Amino acid sequence: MHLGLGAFARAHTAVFTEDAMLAAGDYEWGIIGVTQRSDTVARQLAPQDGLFTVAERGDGAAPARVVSSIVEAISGRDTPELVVERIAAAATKVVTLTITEKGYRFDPRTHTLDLDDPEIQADLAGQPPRTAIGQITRGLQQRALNGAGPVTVLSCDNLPGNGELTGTLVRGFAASLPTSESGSLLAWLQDNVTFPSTMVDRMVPASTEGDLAAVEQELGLRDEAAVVAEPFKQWVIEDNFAAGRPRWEDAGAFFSADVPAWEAAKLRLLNASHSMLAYLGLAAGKETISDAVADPAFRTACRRMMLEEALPTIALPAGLDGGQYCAEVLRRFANPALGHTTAKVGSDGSQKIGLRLIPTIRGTFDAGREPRWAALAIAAWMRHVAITPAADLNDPLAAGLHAVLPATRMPEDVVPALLGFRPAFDQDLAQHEGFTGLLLHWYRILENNGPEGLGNEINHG
Ligand SMILES: NC(=O)c1ccc[n+]([C@@H]2O[C@H](COP(=O)([O-])OP(=O)(O)OC[C@H]3O[C@@H](n4cnc5c(N)ncnc54)[C@H](O)[C@@H]3O)[C@@H](O)[C@H]2O)c1
Ligand SMILES: O=P(O)(O)OC[C@@H](O)[C@@H](O)[C@H](O)[C@H](O)CO
Repeated sequence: MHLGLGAFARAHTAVFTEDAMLAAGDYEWGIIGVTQRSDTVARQLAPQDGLFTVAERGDGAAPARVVSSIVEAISGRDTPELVVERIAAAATKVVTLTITEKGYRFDPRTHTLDLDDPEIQADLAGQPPRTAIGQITRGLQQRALNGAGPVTVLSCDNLPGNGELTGTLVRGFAASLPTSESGSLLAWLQDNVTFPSTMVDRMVPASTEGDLAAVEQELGLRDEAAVVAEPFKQWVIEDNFAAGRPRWEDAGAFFSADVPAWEAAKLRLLNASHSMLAYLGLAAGKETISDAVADPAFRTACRRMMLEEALPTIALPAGLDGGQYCAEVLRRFANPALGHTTAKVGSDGSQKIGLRLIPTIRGTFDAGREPRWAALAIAAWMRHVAITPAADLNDPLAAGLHAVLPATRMPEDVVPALLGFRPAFDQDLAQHEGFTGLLLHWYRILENNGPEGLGNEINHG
């Protein structure tokens, strides 16, 4: 099963699964895909028997291919009971998920389930579950009752320790059920469910009408569920499966005991610079990541953030050459055929900056240096929040962010106000004078000097 049947799952998980089946000649597997918030993808796939196109874009792109590993697509919003039933079925061996960072509904300070979330509370109270964690836990509860045996839950979202986190949240949900249910469920989870961690990588933008029209030209068929992706793809997985899995290694996945290090490197190099380019690009009116990275000053800022601040504060996994990785990341961002928008990458900033940039800021301060470039990324995010009307800010915490913003929007008011926004910043960082100073410096330049002045400052920085 896959929860969160967005663009990424189709261009990554479904492709690896089909390739694994083709390589091993083992056609026992198939994916039941579940959409979460809207039923669009389920509706698009249903009349196509689950078939959809993956069209690679950029140097080395393979011809468009039709992928057949999705055997059923259902709407988790409209048929949550069916999701529970499918998770509980003995035939289900692995539940993968890409539900975005906000879909986990965890408290970023404690990395535990947000029990104040009204949807979590409603799921706990027994409504047909609407949250992914509710659906998974209710599905596992039913599975235990059915005697359907062990299963693996495999988070594929851009989160550090995504497996451990998912396990904590599922157990947190189970522990919050009435005692008559929770004790036996927690014991069953302990014996029957594993939560390996993974690092996934492939840039997959949201498909546009132009993408669908181009695929129609290539294929001679209209495919409403087509996705475009860069040629590169990578999957590093912790080999801790409870009940069998496709031979993803035959499709190029890499099994490693060092997934946390791979995930940290990817989040703090690739994803951090992706976010940085998104907010700098948005400030300069650049529509896509490739437009943003084509700006020499923005590219310099990204490269210096990675090389001078992130790399020295990360323990790289064995076999990863940090310098080469950073160069490759910038090359991949420059792919002009991908059309990955700054708006999409910059969405949900409150959920991402803490994971992608704050560890580098802390590590650099701890090493006695100034995190100048990572602070630029945060200042650009702050300004994006401050100048975007709350209704247009694509962030689950948009209302809360705007509630703390001062009326004036002056840098010296906005920076401390957003630093005081607890879900994003801890108190020690919020009160760090050096950090506040760096943020104010960059915010004022962004506000007063325009893109050209910003470029000059970066080039002389
Ligand atoms: N697109 C990429 O380049 C890429 C690359 C690596 C990893 N990922 C991971 O995959 C995730 C999804 O990316 P995508 O491109 O498929 O996005 P998408 O917008 O196409 O799909 C997001 C999916 O998550 C679900 N979702 C959104 N909000 C949710 C919520 N509050 N609760 C439960 N489900 C929710 C949606 O219904 C949808 O199924 C990313 O957030 C990231 O963690 C994406
Ligand atoms: O998908 P998100 O929203 O977590 O982040 C946006 C991008 O940074 C991300 O999707 C990258 O494209 C991806 O992580 C590359 O593998």
